[in-house]
Amino acid sequence: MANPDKSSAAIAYVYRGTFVHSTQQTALQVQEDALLGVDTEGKIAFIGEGKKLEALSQVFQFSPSEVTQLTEHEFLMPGLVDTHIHACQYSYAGTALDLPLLQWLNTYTFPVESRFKDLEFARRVYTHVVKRTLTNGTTTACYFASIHTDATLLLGQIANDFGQRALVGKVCMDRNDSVKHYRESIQESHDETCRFIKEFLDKKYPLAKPVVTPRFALSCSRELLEQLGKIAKNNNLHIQSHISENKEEIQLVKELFPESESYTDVYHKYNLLTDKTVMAHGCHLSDKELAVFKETGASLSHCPNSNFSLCSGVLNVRNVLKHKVKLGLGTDVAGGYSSSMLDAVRRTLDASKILTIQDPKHETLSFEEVFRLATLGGSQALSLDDQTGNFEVGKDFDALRVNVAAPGGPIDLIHSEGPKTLLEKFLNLGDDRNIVEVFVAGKKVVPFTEPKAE
Ligand SMILES: O=c1[nH]c(=O)c2nc[nH]c2[nH]1
Ligand SMILES: [Zn+2]
Repeated sequence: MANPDKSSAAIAYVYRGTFVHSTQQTALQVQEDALLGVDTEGKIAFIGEGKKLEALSQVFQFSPSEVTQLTEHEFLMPGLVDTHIHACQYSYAGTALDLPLLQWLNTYTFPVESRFKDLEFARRVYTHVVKRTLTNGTTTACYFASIHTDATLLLGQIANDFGQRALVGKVCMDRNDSVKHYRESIQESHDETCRFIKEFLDKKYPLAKPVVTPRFALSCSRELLEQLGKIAKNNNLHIQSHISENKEEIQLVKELFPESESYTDVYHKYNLLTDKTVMAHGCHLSDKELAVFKETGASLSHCPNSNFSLCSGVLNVRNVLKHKVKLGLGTDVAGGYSSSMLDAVRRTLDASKILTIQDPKHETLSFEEVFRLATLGGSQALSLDDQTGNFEVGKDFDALRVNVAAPGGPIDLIHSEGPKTLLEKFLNLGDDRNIVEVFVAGKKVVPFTEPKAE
């Protein structure tokens, strides 16, 4: 576990106590009375047994008296990864959940998103969403913004200022017949995407990156999809979009792109399925389409709150995993009404149980598996697992310090519980009151220090 050669940077701090995380092989690995050292570059320098404190302190040159001891009801876990969230829909989260997808977009979503040309409005909403997700333990977020380049650049800046790891996308859409002032020309979408990428990359943010973001096939012409595929390829960028969310949408895609064999084929044809692509939903994908995801390395973001709220469908996550397609969880604010990844964990378990009710042979997901999807799975879905997702020496320290018995919190611990039960209770019953500290790349980002809270 300990490897002094991996890091040459000095140790910044060390925690001692219970750590829980996932690996490719094990959905839940628990280490009790363990030590975890973080170096001055924010990377995990060592993980070792508590009883080896003396030896580790000598190898890694830290003082045993400076180790922070977690209490009996505390543990460290990897930060939560939200693989799909619409930052610009946050203002109406918790409302407008009475229509199916396409009617919901036309009635509620497009009118609100069109307001983001106003940078002060954008600043207010984006500051709130970054703060709220960080407080809820989202250390990595993959954001959709709106079509507005400057407001989307501002979202990147706010995420950077608060220290959140973020993928940020300027939405591209050159088709919108219902809210005509909320669309771009092909030329505009292309040029503004190039400007967005250039200006974003010029900032050299350590943890925030731009994502190429065609809204979904119904919002984009063939020409635009083709251009976006080229832009992503030429700049080696992430790509995000939506796929196969509801049946009416799938039927319209079929009518609009009759030359394509499937919804998946539309994106594949324009080189939008790569190992840096994350597609939201996929509720109704066929096994053949899942095979294309596997072959291209593209991933899915499972957003069960949104799928229930908009009555879109129920994704069979077990089947996706059987196809060895990468999968993470997403809140999909505001189709999903909660910005908390703990809610995404719970709704993922509910969705899996619904499938078991419908077919008792369905193999229900365990809470340990869903914990992995919310952390390591999300980092894999975003192709960021070389940097984050679990506690491996050399990765960035993205972590939550959880106190299951936080004073004034939502959990009453009646018995003394083992670490696995403490995690299960936190996932099912906990909230931000239990998340005592949040770290991204070794920096404590919650409680907030700077910039000043609004
Ligand atoms: O859940 C969704 N939210 C959106 O904003 C959207 N746009 C296209 N498809 C979508 N699905
Ligand atoms: Zn979405």
